Amino acid sequence: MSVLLRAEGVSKSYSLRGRRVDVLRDADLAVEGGKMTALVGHSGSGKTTLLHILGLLTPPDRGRVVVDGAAGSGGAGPVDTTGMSDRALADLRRSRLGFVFQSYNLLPQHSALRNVALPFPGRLADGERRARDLLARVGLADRAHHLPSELSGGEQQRVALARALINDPPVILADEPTGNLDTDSEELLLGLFRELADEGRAVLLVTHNPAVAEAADRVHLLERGTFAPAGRTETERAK
Ligand SMILES: Nc1ncnc2c1ncn2[C@@H]1O[C@H](COP(=O)(O)OP(=O)(O)OP(=O)(O)O)[C@@H](O)[C@H]1O
Repeated sequence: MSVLLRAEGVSKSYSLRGRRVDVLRDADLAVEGGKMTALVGHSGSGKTTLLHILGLLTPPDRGRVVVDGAAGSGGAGPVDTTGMSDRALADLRRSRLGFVFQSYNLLPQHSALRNVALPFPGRLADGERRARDLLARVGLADRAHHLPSELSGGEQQRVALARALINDPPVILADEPTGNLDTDSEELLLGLFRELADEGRAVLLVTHNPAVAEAADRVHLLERGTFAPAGRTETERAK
């Protein structure tokens, strides 16, 4: 399977009260189509920062992010995103990446259907038609007209997943997607992520949850902003 998204030699620092904090140091990560990949590591190891860099939301200080396929090209090969305009990055994000966050981030004043349809770039009616199918896919056909406040946490997260799929992106990026869910909702969501990977999409999950890491095909451990060199074992690393 092909690599759909890749971070190469990515470094990122923040300046906090005059002190420099190196959050990521020369981190490499390849996210493959057809796979569920988990990104794990201690709190503060840089997982969310790396996810935001891969999601083209934050630029790295050094290194680059390569996305498979230019916007509108249907995936015509690797595109180096370094130096792209905000507009080009937004196009790439919209067409190639779908985001799911721990806190769902649904708009409270809109129905489930409208929340799913809103990121669709075409006519609202077309977006809503597609949104209806996606809500059915995540098992929420009968909740289309509910407001987020009228849905359980698990249901809201499935609405958020349907929204992430509205533009049929080949890559799904999720930050602690099960963080607020009970075990049943977690299982349901993991089943959906698995289906998406089986369709050939790349699914990258940042998680603290051992059940999520267990369900993944690959687990990458971020330690103080970097990955151990390939080939070194856990035991060697522990020395
Ligand atoms: N905008 C920022 N300004 C300053 N420091 C930041 C900023 N964003 C993140 N950091 C710091 O970078 C480090 C890594 O943060 P990040 O959220 O990527 O870690 P994480 O591995 O996702 O942690 P957690 O598992 O707790 O969510 C933390 O020490 C954090 O305080």
